[in-house]
Formats: sequence, C-alpha cells, structure tokens
Amino acid sequence: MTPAPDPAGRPALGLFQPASALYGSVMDQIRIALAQINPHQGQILANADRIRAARARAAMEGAHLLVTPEFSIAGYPPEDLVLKPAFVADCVKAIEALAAETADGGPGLVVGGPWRDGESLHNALYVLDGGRIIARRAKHELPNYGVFDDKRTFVPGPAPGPVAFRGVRLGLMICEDWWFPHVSETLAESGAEILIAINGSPFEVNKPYDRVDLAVARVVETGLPFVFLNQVCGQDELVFDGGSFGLNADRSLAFRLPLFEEAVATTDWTRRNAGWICAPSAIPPQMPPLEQTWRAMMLGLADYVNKNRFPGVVLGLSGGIDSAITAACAVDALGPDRVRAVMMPSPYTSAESLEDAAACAGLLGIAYDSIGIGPAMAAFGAMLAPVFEGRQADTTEENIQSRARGLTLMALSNKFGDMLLTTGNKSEMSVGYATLYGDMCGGYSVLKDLYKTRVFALSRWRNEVFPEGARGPRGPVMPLRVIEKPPSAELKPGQTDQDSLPPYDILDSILEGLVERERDVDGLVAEGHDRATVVRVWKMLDRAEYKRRQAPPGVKLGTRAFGRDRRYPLTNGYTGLIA
Ligand SMILES: Nc1ncnc2c1ncn2[C@@H]1O[C@H](COP(=O)(O)OP(=O)(O)OC[C@H]2O[C@@H]([n+]3cccc(C(=O)O)c3)[C@H](O)[C@@H]2O)[C@@H](O)[C@H]1O
Ligand SMILES: Nc1ncnc2c1ncn2[C@@H]1O[C@H](COP(=O)(O)OP(=O)(O)OP(=O)(O)O)[C@@H](O)[C@H]1O
Ligand SMILES: NC(=O)CC[C@H](N)C(=O)O
Repeated sequence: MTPAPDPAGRPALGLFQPASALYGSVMDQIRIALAQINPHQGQILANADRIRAARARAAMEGAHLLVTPEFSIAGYPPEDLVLKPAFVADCVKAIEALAAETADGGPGLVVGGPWRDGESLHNALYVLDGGRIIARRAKHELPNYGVFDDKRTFVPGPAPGPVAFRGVRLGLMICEDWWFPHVSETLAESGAEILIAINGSPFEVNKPYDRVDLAVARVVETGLPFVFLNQVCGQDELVFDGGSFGLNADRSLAFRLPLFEEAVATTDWTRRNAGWICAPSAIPPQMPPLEQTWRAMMLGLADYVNKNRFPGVVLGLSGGIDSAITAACAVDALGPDRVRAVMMPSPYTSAESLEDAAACAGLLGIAYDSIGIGPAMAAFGAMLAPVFEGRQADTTEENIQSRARGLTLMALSNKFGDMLLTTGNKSEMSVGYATLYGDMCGGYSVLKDLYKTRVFALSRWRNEVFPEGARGPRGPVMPLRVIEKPPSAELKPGQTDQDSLPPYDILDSILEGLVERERDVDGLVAEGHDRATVVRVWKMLDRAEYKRRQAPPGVKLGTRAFGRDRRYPLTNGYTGLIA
C-alpha cells in the first residue's frame, strides 16, 4: 500500500510496510505519534474510540507508533473502580480489541490500563503491534502522597526493561517511574534507546515547566532522549494540563505540545552514531502563571459540567468579586448561554451591589434574575420568634439570609437542571468564613484553591486579557469597582470582611505558611508575622476543618489543595502551642 501523503510535508516513512522490509532488521528512522487526549473516566468504549481516532490520524501521517497517556483506556486516576473485577476485565477486553486491530499493519500502540498478573493488580502499559499484545510493563514507583493513592489499589511491578518495537529498544515508563533516577537508569543500562514516559500528571501552577527541568536531569543521567506524554482533562478536583514534550540527548527541547488542549502530534526520529535524535519543531512561548491558573479553572469546570451532563450552571451574583470572577470563568468555560445568575437582595444589599451585579451580568451576556429574600427572612423570623424570644439577633439571623439564598439557588437547580456553583475562595474556606448549607451550597467550586489576593490579581488580569479558547467577552468581565471596593458579605449594615478577618494580604501570607508549607507558629513569627495573629489564624484554620469536609469539590491549582491533597482530622486537639 502506498504511504499516505504527509500533511506536514515530511518524507513518508513506509506506512503499512514491515520495518524490516524498509530498513533491514534495524530501523534508522521512526515516526512516533503522541496522543495528548482527554479520556472520560470510566467510559472504556468511548476512550477506546478516542484512541482509535488518534491512531487513524497517526496512520494518515505515516507514524509507526502511537503512544497514549497513563491508564488511557479508562482515565487516570481510576481510584477504587479497579477494585471491581468487571471493570478490570472490561478494560482488558477493550485493550485486546485494540491489539487485534493492529493486525492492519498500521501504527503500533502504547495503551495504559490495568493488568491482573496472578494475584497482583498493576497499573500497566500495553504495547500492541501486528495484531497482538507484544509487551506489558507494570508501573514500578507507585505514588502515595498528596492527591495520589496508587498503593491503595495497585501492586508495584519490577523495574521495567526496554521493549523492542520494530527493532527500536524503547524505555517505556509510567509517570512516577521517571520522577526518580533509578527506573530511567535501569532502562538505559539494559539497552533502552529512547525514554518514553506516559503520564497522568495533574496540574499545579508552573508544574508544566518544572517537569521539563526534572526531565533534563533524567537525560543528563542516562544520556538518552526523553519523551513526556500527559493526558489533558478535568477529573473531579484534578486538572491534567497536557503540556507533553520531548528532549533530545543534548538536553535541547525538541517539541512541546499545547497546554490545556488535546493534540495528536507526530515526531520524527533518526538514528545517528550518538543515538536517536528527534527533529525539532517550533516551541510555543511559556504561559504566564495567571493564564495557567485561569485555563486550569476553565478546563476543570468545563469537564465537570459536560462529563456529568449538566445543561449549564447557576450562581448567586452579589456584586462582590468572588461571584463575579466565578461567573466570568463559567462563561469562558461554557459560554454565556449556559450560565444563569441570580441577584437576591435583602434589606442590607447596597445600591452599589445591585448596580455592580447587573453590570457584571451585562458584560458577560448571561441570563440575570432578581429574587428578593426579604419575604423568606420575614417568614423565618416569624416562625422562629416564639422559640427565640428574649434572645439577641446574632449570626443566626445572618446565616438565615445565606441559607435563604442557598435554598433559592438549589430550587432553581432542581427545576432547570443547572448545577449550582459555589463561590468560596481558599482564604474564606481556610478560616471557615462561609455558611454551611448557605453560601456553601453547590456542586463545584472554581475558587476553592485560590487565595483571595489571587482572586484580586486574576480579576484584574481577566479584565485585560482574553484567554485562548475562552467563550466569554474580549473586553472586561466586571466593573473596576467590584475589584476595588472592600469585600463585604452584606449580612448586616456596614459589614466588611475585615471586621472578622485580618487584612487579606496578611491572612493569605500566614495561610500560605500554615497550609502550603506546614510552618509552625514560631516559624511564621520568625518570618515577621505577629504572634497573636498567627495563633488566631491557626485556630480558625483548625476549627473550620468540619466545614471544608462538607464543602463541594473544586479545582486544585497549587501545591496543597483542601480535599484529597490535605487531609486533617476533624476531631483534633493539637494546637501547635506546646512549648
Ligand atoms: N466541629 C464541628 N463539627 C460539625 N459541626 C460543627 C462543628 N462545629 C460547629 N458545627 C456546626 O456548624 C455550625 C456553625 O457553622 P455555620 O452555621 O456555617 O455558622 P458560622 O460559622 O457560625 O457563621 C457563618 C460565618 O460565615 C461568614 N460569612 C462570610 C462570608 C459570606 C457568608 C455568607 O453566608 O454569604 C458568610 C459569616 O459572617 C459568619 O461569620 C454550628 O452551629 C454547628 O451546627
Ligand atoms: N445579594 C446577593 N445576591 C446573590 N447572591 C449573593 C448575595 N449575597 C451573597 N450571595 C452569594 O453568596 C456568596 C458569598 O458571599 P460573599 O460576600 O462571600 O462573596 P462575594 O459577594 O461574591 O464577594 P466578596 O467576598 O468580595 O463580597 C456570593 O459569592 C454569592 O454567590
Ligand atoms: N500519575 C502519577 O504517577 C503522577 C505522579 C507524579 N509525581 C506527578 O505529579 O506527576
């Protein structure tokens, strides 16, 4: 069969011909396609179809091999799904079907999935070629920290040896395997010629570029070129950013795939005396941290809403910055037609808030309703008056306002099917500055891992920058006043956040020390913080664990997100004050 024309204008490398017919027993050129795809967790057949489509494209481009990410048949992390034998069997069946299809003489395949070997269940990769499974390799290093629980469900495999694929010895690894030197070194010592790591590596700000630095270390240690392939998707609280790349043995970056977008790319490799060299391609510029953050929030929300089949989202739009930036992110992720905002004024809502909320909705082009909560406040006041007789008004009455709003929004969600977005940011969720079953109502949060000082910075940024792939307005998304006015919950007259909390720059700096860096009181005092403020914030942080445990999931953006990343006891007597 004649090789298909190459859209990129490169010479055809002999599609559908056995490598030996072209190159004798050893190939001196190989075209490797990389599928940076978005699997849908658990949709095994649909994921197999995604892999099929990528392979068809790779075949068109004359590739010999198509590589797909870690656990690509199901999506990573599969969590306890793999404890169900039927799930494992279905994954293996789908991989066997893909293997049979490689009898067509087209590209071979590397697919990630489970492998039951006797009593042991592995997180594995399968190499498929010529109509069969030609090799399997089990993940050797199982991550068991932060958001990772691989050891809970998988058994580690032995350090892998290279796989001979059409005469090329590939050093195939699975994610955590390449984060330490020894697996790459073992592969190099046993004759691997190109290192290829398939990944489910979740996003943190700047991690796309930190990975390249780490990969350089593997290249220096082994003297081999290195390929990193990642999935690109939102999976509950995690976002996988893609950002696949290749390094030549001289440490130069040969190619880099886009961040936060699917891509199938072909890479051309030539064997020289000194080893394999990948033909370089144009490298996209580095994405600034605020844009990385925004794109991660967009992808996390879009995949959560779309994969869970919601028609759209609804949220309370107060005229404050948290709901404004949440609405803007939802519009960028889903488009204005799928976002619905509701202003729910009380007697304490200012004229500015009414104006600002309406202005935000106008800038974003979203449906906007106003539903006053005065009648609900009056009704609850009357209902509770007999039992509350003789008691002063306090946060109880404030929380009723918040809960009246939560109840109203949940009614809209129930009636129209849209998922409720909750708007709490990381500073508020750290110190419990939110109402259970009130403003904490909701199915998902885009600000959950974003400190308030970052909320301000991101809002200014989005007012000036139109991010790639956004479905929202090219211009500003909120009036400047929303960013500049003092934050207020408006649950009583004249209230501002700073009545109850330290200024946000101080609060965030202390929280960053306590949460992201696990510093203690003395450590933060040594860094220049006021002791009494640190102790107060520590207490608020500890006390609010029960609220966070009941909070909706949200996008992990930084090094230590509340949820599966940071797990503290609810019942906790440790105060950090033991001298
Ligand atoms: N350890 C524990 N384990 C399980 N549950 C625990 C608990 N400790 C208290 N609780 C429960 O939690 C209740 C207290 O929590 P909760 O009812 O939320 O009420 P609470 O935390 O007392 O008040 C809400 C706070 O959020 C602030 N805020 C800020 C910004 C916006 C909004 C808003 O709503 O829009 C609110 C508001 O100003 C107020 O300070 C207790 O009455 C008790 O039922
Ligand atoms: N008047 C209101 N109308 C609609 N929703 C409201 C109203 N007041 C509060 N909410 C909802 O409750 C959430 C919590 O209020 P909160 O005051 O913490 O946030 P914000 O008003 O968006 O921002 P800021 O913290 O800057 O005031 C809001 O984001 C919004 O979703
Ligand atoms: N899936 C994995 O093994 C991921 C672990 C790896 N250290 C990462 O964060 O990318």
